[in-house]
Amino acid sequence: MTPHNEAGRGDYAETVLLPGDPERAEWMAETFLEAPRCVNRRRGALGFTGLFRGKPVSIQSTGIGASSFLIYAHELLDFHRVKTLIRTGTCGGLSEDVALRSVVISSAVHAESERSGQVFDLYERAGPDPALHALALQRAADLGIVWSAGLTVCSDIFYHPDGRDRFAEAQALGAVAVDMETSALYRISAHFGARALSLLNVVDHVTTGEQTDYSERQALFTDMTRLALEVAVDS
Ligand SMILES: O=P(O)(O)O[C@H]1O[C@H](CO)[C@@H](O)[C@H]1O
Ligand SMILES: O=c1cc[nH]c(=O)[nH]1
Repeated sequence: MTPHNEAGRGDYAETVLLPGDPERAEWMAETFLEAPRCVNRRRGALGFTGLFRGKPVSIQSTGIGASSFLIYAHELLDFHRVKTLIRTGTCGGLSEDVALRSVVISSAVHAESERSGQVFDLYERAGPDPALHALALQRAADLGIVWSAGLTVCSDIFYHPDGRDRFAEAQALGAVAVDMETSALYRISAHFGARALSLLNVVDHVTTGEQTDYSERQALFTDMTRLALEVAVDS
């Protein structure tokens, strides 16, 4: 048990998938895992452990933003000795080459603000575990899903007064999508010597203004969840 998580030692598998939304965690566990059991309900941050293709895998929701994400990731890495974290998040598309509803594999992450803080070097460029990343590219092609890989940008602010103009610098660097946790994931995993990968489903498009509706979101996550689980059990 940790301050934010009621699970005991041994309740989590060595690999944990990390959606932000607890409803997504529940849907992923019920849809894809054999014999899923809920291991955390504290603060509504649902966590589950079950089997995928006979191998143990866990799913833990992390909430919104780096500060919430870091609490769940830290307790998983430090107390539960988790070895691999795979984010199954959502993002806003920044490049017109990135289709609404497609999956983005974050090949590297650029932090939006270098002034916001320096803890864990969160605001430095970071990247995924190279082997997990390579396997994700291969499995994404094998599964025949709509996907792309590239630099993503990580922001602390969803509703920003500068609107989409604030992404101009990141877009000039080639950023294809924006989320709010991938910097934290890549940095804290490196800090603990764990492997990490961020997969992101495009649920809105900052450039084109296209949006998905929340009601279609769980079905939308089928490809990303399958990809995350294939990488989880084959890596
Ligand atoms: O859907 P999740 O995984 O929470 O990810 C994205 O959605 C939230 C904003 O709506 C932020 O957490 C952002 O990173
Ligand atoms: O962080 C996020 C997630 C989805 N859409 C966005 O525009 N930003």
